[in-house]
Amino acid sequence: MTDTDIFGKQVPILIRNVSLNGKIQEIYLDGTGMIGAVGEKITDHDAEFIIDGDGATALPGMINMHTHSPMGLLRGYADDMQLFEWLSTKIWPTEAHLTEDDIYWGAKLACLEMIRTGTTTFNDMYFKMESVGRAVDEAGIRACLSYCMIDGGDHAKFESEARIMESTVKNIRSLHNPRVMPGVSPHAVYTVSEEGLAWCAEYAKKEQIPLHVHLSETEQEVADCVAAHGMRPPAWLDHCGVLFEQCIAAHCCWLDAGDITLLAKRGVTAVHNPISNMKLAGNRALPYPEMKTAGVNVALGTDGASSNNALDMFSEMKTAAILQKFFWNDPTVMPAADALKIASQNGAKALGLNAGVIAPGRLADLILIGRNPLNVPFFSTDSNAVYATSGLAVSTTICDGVILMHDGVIPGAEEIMNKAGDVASDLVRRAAQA
Ligand SMILES: CSC[C@H]1O[C@@H](n2cnc3c(O)ncnc32)[C@H](O)[C@@H]1O
Ligand SMILES: [Zn+2]
Repeated sequence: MTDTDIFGKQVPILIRNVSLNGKIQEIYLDGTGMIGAVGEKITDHDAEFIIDGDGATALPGMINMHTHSPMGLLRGYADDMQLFEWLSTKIWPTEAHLTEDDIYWGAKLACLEMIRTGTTTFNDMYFKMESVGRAVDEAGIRACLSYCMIDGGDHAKFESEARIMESTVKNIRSLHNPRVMPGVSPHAVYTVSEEGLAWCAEYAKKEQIPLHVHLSETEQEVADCVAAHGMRPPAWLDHCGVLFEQCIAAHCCWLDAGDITLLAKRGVTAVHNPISNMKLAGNRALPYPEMKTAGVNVALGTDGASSNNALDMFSEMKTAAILQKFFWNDPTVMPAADALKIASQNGAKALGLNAGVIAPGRLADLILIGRNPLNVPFFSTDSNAVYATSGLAVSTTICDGVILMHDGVIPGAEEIMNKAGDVASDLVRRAAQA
């Protein structure tokens, strides 16, 4: 095979001379999307392509557990604002002009950025998700895609949103691509009615698919929920049936001890989004030490690229680890190994994926970090990955046993960047004229 032949094909691959957990190893991908073997010397293989890692570090692909992929079109469009003002004066009026084509190119850009920075799976919540599904299908990455229900307490709106949710799940399934999975997303307790929340919970359970929701992102959200329902947001979601094992709750900043006990009891996954929370000045970090002690599955996400403003899980890991230390005034909180685990294994667990670890029998979703100054000296894989490395140091990204990026090259990248830039400018121009 020549170098250009390696992209986009699920064939047996042998990766030689990579550092895995501090040891030089070989990794064999069996050509069916799985890791076939890991060892010092693999002789029994039928590899059609051999990658010489040249001492690169192998890591599981990052799993971004909370994002809104098309929002990259609004990267840098509105910054330095309070969450509600940002949403109501800038984001929502512009989103009202989004077309299916805009969303497709926004998602293409997000997939490109994630592949470039070492993410192989993402959990997404937005609108017109069939367009996102098409982009994910083409990009070769893995994703759980949910239509975001917002009914504002209006029954007629709830009915129409529920029908869109059902058709989105059906349409995503009709792609017949196991990499592209459907989910369900009621936006938050302050934008979705009791009937909307209860319907989403029942529907997700019936379809056995994940439910993805924003939870306790701001102090205001908690105060408003208590005023409206006499309960804090987790108790209100529980009252509506939303807290169950496939529930993935993003942010989880303003939680008290009772909230944490409830999330642990229900088996909910909580997603830490430290950069978005700090940028929007939420004034609280997800209470990681208490959640870890309580046994809550904590995962990691970037949120959308308009509030982050990137989808780089390496930046997110470093920020998560140092924010937790700073916030709790304790440098032992969230060691590097924990940061890597919440960015990989814990997300895989929440989505029911056999991924997040490089071992035989696991999905062949992995990345290589090529030799670069940030990786020298090499005392600790975890430390270098979390505290020193940037996503742009990722040299090779493999998802489902298919090479999506090699030596920093992603076929078609230039066209996607050009087109997404044009689409974003046109969107903002249309919104300004309205
Ligand atoms: C999430 S898609 C639906 C809706 O949510 C908006 N949104 C983006 N970021 C956030 C955030 O941090 N909290 C709450 N809502 C958010 C997005 O613009 C879409 O309109
Ligand atoms: Zn969000």
